[in-house]
Amino acid sequence: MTIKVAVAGASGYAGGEILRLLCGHPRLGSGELEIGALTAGGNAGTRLGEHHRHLFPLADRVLEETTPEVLAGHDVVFLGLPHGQSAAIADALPPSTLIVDCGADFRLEDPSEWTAYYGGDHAGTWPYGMPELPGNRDVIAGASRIAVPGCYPTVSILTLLPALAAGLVEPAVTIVAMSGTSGAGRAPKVNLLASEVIGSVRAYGVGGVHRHTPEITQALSRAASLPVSVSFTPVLVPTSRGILATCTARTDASIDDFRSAYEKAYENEAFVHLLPQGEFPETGSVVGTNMVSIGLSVDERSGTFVAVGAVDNLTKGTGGAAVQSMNLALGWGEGEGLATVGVAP
Ligand SMILES: NC(=O)C1=CN([C@@H]2O[C@H](COP(=O)(O)OP(=O)(O)OC[C@H]3O[C@@H](n4cnc5c(N)ncnc54)[C@H](OP(=O)(O)O)[C@@H]3O)[C@@H](O)[C@H]2O)C=CC1
Ligand SMILES: CC(=O)N[C@@H](CCC(=O)OP(=O)(O)O)C(=O)O
Repeated sequence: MTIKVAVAGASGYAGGEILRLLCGHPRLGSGELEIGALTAGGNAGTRLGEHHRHLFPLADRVLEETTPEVLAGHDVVFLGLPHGQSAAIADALPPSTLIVDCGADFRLEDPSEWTAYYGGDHAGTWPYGMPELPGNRDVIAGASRIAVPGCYPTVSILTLLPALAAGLVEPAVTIVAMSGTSGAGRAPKVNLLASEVIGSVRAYGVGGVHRHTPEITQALSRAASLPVSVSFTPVLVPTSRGILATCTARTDASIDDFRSAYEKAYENEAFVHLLPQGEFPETGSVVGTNMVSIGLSVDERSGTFVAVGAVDNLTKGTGGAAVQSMNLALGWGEGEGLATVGVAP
């Protein structure tokens, strides 16, 4: 059987990353996967190659309008659209279509949190596309609707999860995460011009107002089985891909306690790499991979647990998690088409 896949928002960064990964997917080569409709908004009617010059095999594909009619007839539909656009499309497609949404619309469980951070009505809640969360792999495997996590939540949750699940830190965490500009999408914005970004680093969404705060809180509170308070500060840095998150919490546990909790939690996780003691990650090592790389420390003088995580926001932070979730939901090998080896220097 051939699985036919459509990508809505194919001219954007998330859609482009999904296509990059699908082009290298082994099921494409074996004929079990076919890339069908590629859609966009204002760029409908143009060639994909105008937008993603690295997607050579698909360069001459013409982008279509993003409508339920164009997306109908596919087994899998990836949505790489701005927030708020997914529900109308999902409602118009049959329940049997596997929809993998890179937007935030279906990530949150609490409607009041949605309204507080995004405004408007909550569309609903879909299975969260992070297989590494305890028990979540089976949920994704049986799903036909999947909400891909946000990029900052991906690295923040996986960097802190074992510490909270094992009760090794107080349930109050601080995350300061630096992101490259691709995290903000491809649409032109003055604050993302090279002249505004190069040679400068700036915090934004300061003071608990960033919309990823409730998403991180939701996952970490579930892991800890009690409410966790999250202070999250994003920082924009002059690079394209990658997020480096420094996560801290009060502790009286030892580094050995943390290492055994993290080793146990992640011993079978192909996409989480725990660095040896004394080593800390960098974004350069994860670019293009589906990996989250984590380093651990305990600052004994201040009683602080310090964990540093790195992720490629477009791969494990979006497109990679989307493909990983698709693989699981289709019963394919979870890691098919996903790199665990980066590009360096
Ligand atoms: N960038 C990242 O690191 C991450 C992104 N995401 C999420 O993925 C989604 C896409 O983000 P990203 O790729 O960065 O954004 P981009 O701005 O790069 O791409 C947006 C895509 O949506 C299309 N689009 C915009 N408006 C409409 C519309 N009204 N109707 C149909 N299509 C439309 C655009 O088409 P056109 O070119 O024609 O305008 C483009 O293909 C968002 O929900 C984002 O939050 C999630 C995690 C990380
Ligand atoms: C650098 C930058 O601007 N990053 C984006 C996060 C992108 C992402 O993961 O988010 P969603 O899928 O939730 O939109 C931001 O802070 O809004």
